[in-house]
Amino acid sequence: MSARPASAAARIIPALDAGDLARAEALAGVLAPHCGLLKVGLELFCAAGGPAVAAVSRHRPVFLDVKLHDIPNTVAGALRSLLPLKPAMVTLHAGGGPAMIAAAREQAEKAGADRPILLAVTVLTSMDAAALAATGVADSPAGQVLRLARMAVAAGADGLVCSPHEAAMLRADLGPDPVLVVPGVRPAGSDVGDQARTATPAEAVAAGADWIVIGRPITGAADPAAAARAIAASLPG
Ligand SMILES: O=C(O)c1cc(=O)[nH]c(=O)n1[C@@H]1O[C@H](COP(=O)(O)O)[C@@H](O)[C@H]1O
Repeated sequence: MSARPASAAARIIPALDAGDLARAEALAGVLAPHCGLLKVGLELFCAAGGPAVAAVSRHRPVFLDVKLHDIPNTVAGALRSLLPLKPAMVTLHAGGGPAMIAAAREQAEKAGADRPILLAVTVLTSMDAAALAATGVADSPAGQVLRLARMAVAAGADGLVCSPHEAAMLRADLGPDPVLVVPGVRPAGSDVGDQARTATPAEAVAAGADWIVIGRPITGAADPAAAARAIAASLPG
């Protein structure tokens, strides 16, 4: 797939966070004309596995958000098992360290030109400074995101998952190459829920996000397609 989205709507990645495939497939069908990729995350993948990826792939390329985090050999093996599903993007936790990321990249390369974009998740967008401190990290979320991002890209990640608050910093520090995928995005007035570091879709894109990941504000709307269209209309072309 193209390394960058070609239109405002193509920047949108709806998160199909559903516990059953029928609901996810219905959403995929409705949202496909209004987005670039569709995200299969842990809830759907744990419920329905590979068939969920295959079903959603019939509508749009799949961002497979499984947030791999284990020893290098296990992560490489997991990726080997996932590659036949042909996801366009796969996530792994940057906190797994450089050897884990390098092992994932080496495994991904075996898929050739078709290989997925590997995205390293930095500090989850649900975490504020206090939550980060509770894990033993004394630095600010921005400082920790920068440290993890530099390490992950140097180790072989193609891009990063970060909050809208760190996108401009990462773009300035790392240059134009790393793909930035940004969740924690909330249209003005919508419920923040468990997200801590948020901004609007237009703010996230202005800060340098290539793609924005949006779940509940789209999937929980009375008319999910209309919600996605409104978000696209709020973005710069
Ligand atoms: O990797 C992700 O996509 C991710 C990373 C992160 O730091 N924060 C985050 O919210 N996500 C995912 O993005 C989606 C956000 O969903 P909403 O909060 O409903 O918009 C969920 O599917 C999360 O799993």
